[in-house]
Amino acid sequence: METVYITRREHFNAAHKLWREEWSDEKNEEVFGKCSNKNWHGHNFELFVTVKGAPNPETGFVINLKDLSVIIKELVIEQLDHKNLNLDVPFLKGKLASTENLAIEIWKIINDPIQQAGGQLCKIKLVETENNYVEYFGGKEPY
Ligand SMILES: Nc1nc2c(c(=O)[nH]1)N=C([C@H](O)[C@H](O)COP(=O)(O)OP(=O)(O)OP(=O)(O)O)CN2
Repeated sequence: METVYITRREHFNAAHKLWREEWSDEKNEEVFGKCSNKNWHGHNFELFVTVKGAPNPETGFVINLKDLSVIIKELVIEQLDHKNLNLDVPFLKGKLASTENLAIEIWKIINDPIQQAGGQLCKIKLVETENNYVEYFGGKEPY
């Protein structure tokens, strides 16, 4: 079987702050620095979703990128784009709005739908700034 890795990029922007309610202002500032700003800050996030599999002999596709895009847009981007991650997003309630946690939660949401569309989710790469990104492989070692 020829395994191929295919990636779809989507984009959203969102506001957040890194903040623990049970900590003092000083402790939040000490741990999270300027990302703890009470009045929020925003990022243009780039989300890369990688699916692996063997190309279908008839279509040549591991998964139709249009189908993958619809899954990501309808289930994830709709919930995140132009939102406040701390206040507006049910799947992040009670969680610190870090890039790591966001990547893990995105995996949980799209893993099953991607399987139903015939693919196997392999990696979530979430770029928060031009300097910072996380990669998540579903809790497994890469590849
Ligand atoms: N482990 C994590 N550390 C940090 C996260 C995170 O999600 N996980 N997030 C932040 C801030 O939200 C943000 O990413 C930092 O923004 P900023 O400092 O503006 O971005 P850069 O690092 O790209 O800019 P520099 O000028 O290089 O500082 C912080 N930490």
